Amino acid sequence: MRIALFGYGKMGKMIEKIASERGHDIVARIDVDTPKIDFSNMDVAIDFSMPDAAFANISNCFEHGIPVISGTTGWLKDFDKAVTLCREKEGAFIYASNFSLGVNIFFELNAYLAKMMKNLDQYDVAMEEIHHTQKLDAPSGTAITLAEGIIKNSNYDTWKLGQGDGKEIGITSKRIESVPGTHTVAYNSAVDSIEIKHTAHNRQGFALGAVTAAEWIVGKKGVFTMKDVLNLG
Ligand SMILES: NC(=O)C1=CN([C@@H]2O[C@H](COP(=O)(O)OP(=O)(O)OC[C@H]3O[C@@H](n4cnc5c(N)ncnc54)[C@H](OP(=O)(O)O)[C@@H]3O)[C@@H](O)[C@H]2O)C=CC1
Ligand SMILES: O=C(O)C1=N[C@H](C(=O)O)C[C@H](O)C1
Repeated sequence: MRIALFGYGKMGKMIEKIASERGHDIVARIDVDTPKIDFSNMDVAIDFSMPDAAFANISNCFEHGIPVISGTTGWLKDFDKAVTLCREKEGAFIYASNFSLGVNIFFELNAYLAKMMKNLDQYDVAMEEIHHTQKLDAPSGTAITLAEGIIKNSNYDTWKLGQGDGKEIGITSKRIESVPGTHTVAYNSAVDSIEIKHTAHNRQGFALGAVTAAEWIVGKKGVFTMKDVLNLG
C-alpha cells in the first residue's frame, strides 16, 4: 500500500517504521512547507499533524479522492464539515482520538462503568490525563472521547477543564516531560474510590492502530470508527 504521511513528527516517524515493517511504502512525508503534493501516487493518507493544519489536509485529500486516517487532535470544531465533505465526495474517513487497541478497549470499559454508576449519586466522576510537555492541546482528544462516553451513558451532561461541578465532568490535564499518554477515570465517594486507568508505554500502539486502520479502509467508502476496524462490541 502506498501511504502518504501528513505530518512527519513523532507520530509520523513511528508510523513510517511500523508501516515499513508491514511491507507498505511511504510515498510522501508532507510538512507545512511541502511545495506540491502528488495525489496521484498514494492509496491512503495518514494525518498526524497539528490542530491548525488537520482540517485543510483532510479536505485536500477528499478533494483528490484519497481515503484519510486522521489522528490529529484539537481540530474537532471542524469535524462535522469534514464528515459532510467526505460524504459529498464519496470518500472514506476514520478519525480516532486514540488509535491504540488498549485505549479502544478502555473506551468500552469506560462506557460500561458509566452505565453501572449512573444512579449511584454518592459517587462523583473525575478524569486526569497526563502527556509530554510538547502537546499543544488540552484536554487530550482521548479525554474528550472518554468524557463523551460517560455523558452518553450517565446523568452528566458536559465536561470542563479543572474541577467539575454537579453535572460537569472535571478533567485535569498535566504535562510531564516525555509521558506518551496516561488517562484515569475515577469515581470518588466519601468512603472509597473506583479507578480505571490506561497507560501508554510508548507510541507504537497508536502507530500500529493507525496503520491497521489504513489497511482496513482502502477500497471502502464512508465514515467509520476504530470500533468498525477492531470489531469491538
Ligand atoms: N489519535 C492518536 O492515536 C494519537 C494522536 N496524536 C496527535 O497527533 C498529532 C501529532 O502528534 P505528534 O506527532 O506527537 O506531534 P509532532 O509535533 O511531533 O508532529 C507534528 C508534525 O506536523 C507538522 N506540521 C505542521 N504543520 C503541518 C501541515 N500544515 N501539514 C502537515 N504537517 C504539518 C509539524 O512540522 P513542524 O514541526 O515543522 O511544524 C510536525 O512535524 C497531535 O495532534 C497529537 O495529539 C498523537 C498520538 C496518538
Ligand atoms: O499528543 C499526544 O501525544 C497524544 N495525543 C492523543 C490525545 O490527545 O488523546 C492520543 C495520545 O494520548 C497521545
